[in-house]
Amino acid sequence: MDSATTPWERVRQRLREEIGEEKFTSWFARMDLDALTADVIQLSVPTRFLKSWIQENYLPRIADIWAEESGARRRVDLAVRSAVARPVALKAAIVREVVTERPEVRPGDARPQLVRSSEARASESRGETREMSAALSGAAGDVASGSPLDARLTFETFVVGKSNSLAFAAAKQVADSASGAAPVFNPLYLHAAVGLGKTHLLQAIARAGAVGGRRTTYLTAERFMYGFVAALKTHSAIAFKDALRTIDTLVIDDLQFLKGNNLQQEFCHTLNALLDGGRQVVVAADCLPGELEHLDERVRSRLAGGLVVELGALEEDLRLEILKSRYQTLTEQHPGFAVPAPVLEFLARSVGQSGRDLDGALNKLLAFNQLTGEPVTLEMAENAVKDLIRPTDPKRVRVDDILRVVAKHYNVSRADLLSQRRTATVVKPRQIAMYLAKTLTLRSLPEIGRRFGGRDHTTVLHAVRKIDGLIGTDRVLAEEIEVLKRLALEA
Ligand SMILES: Nc1ncnc2c1ncn2[C@@H]1O[C@H](COP(=O)(O)OP(=O)(O)OP(=O)(O)O)[C@@H](O)[C@H]1O
Repeated sequence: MDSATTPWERVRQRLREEIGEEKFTSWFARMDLDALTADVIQLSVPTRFLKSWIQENYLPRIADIWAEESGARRRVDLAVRSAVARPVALKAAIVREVVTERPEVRPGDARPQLVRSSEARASESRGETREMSAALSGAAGDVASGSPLDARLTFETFVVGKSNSLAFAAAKQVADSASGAAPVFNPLYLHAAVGLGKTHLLQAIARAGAVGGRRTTYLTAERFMYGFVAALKTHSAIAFKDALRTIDTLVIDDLQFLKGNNLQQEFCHTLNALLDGGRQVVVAADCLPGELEHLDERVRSRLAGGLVVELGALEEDLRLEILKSRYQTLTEQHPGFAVPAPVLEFLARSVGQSGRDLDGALNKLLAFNQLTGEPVTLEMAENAVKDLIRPTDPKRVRVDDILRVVAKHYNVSRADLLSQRRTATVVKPRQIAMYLAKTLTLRSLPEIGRRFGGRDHTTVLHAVRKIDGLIGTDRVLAEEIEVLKRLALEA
């Protein structure tokens, strides 16, 4: 083993070798070491599902490998990230200054209040500034004033290319419109796959709006739900609603996460009140409005009635420009950090599709460079970003695999799933299998219906909506479905 690497890196490397690259990326790529004491290794992952899976399958193995690599046996504790305040020290070397802003939306006071937080600085290197800051500033009372903004996400730092120029122009137009002027594109609805710049543009709009004198609130859908639930608990729901309905621009991110009937209705009322009152609404999600199947039909059609723009996959030229711009920023903070042009070109060619992967790749080079003192070369980069290299053949899930995994899990036969039997022991697994077929494959509803014993597409739609709704309210089922997803992906 390389003596320059830390025990943690060696543990990760050994896990990767033991279970293979693909599984490692699925299960462990987002596991972080948060703290280390004489007795305890404190690890964290972003979801409860990952936590329970790793806990069940790998915790003892991690403890063993750690003991072998470091010479000392420690207990391994695994936590879900958003619930822990993370120590700053471990990644201090690759952290750069971040300012999160929480715009106050008091009428007449458009200037945002700057809130500096060391935790935000630490989490930035993992691209988690938003979630982390939200968790840290979590007092329910100020939720209506918005989720914190990340100071890096502005129009100036957004790199424009073919795939995002329309979205950029629309966002800019919304942000530049004068305070009090009638909105031109309303609502503006941006959609894209993960990491292609939706949040970046939304936050740029929110920031520009606040600076330009508009009362602007940026909320993730999760924050909206949290705020509403918290307001209900403290009997301040009316104040919460009023606060939202008197602003000029409401910016809602990750709308696909809005779940639950009451919350949906509340969102629907807020949306209608704002649009009818001539206020600007900007929304981002990972799919078209019509595909937000858990949302009420009226909300979907209102969302579809404004301007709907997709941010396409980042093309190679654009990836290179984003890398150059990020690199430029990094060199301002770390003057000794030098990345030759061929390395940037290599990253643009081979690293994953999303802007987050590009950030991650540069952060990795910086970390390697700073921790080992090794200059950045093509060879070093190939080694450092191995786990971010784009797979050439993305995993396809087949309906057959889904049927097999679900049948085994619920102890029913494949024939039962395809049959017309309507007993509860078969109906729910069948609906879950249909839901998985819709979410994991590209098959249309009619196609799925045909694969499930010649059923009508409305039956499939009903099943998908039902399970989707249950996932929002039934945590156990939600986790069970995550397990099934993983199993189907690994089949
Ligand atoms: N065109 C771009 N110019 C500069 N940075 C970009 C661009 N596109 C994406 N990024 C960067 O990539 C990272 C991920 O982008 P962002 O968070 O906006 O993605 P997203 O579409 O909201 O993804 P998700 O659906 O996962 O929330 C951010 O650091 C963002 O600044």
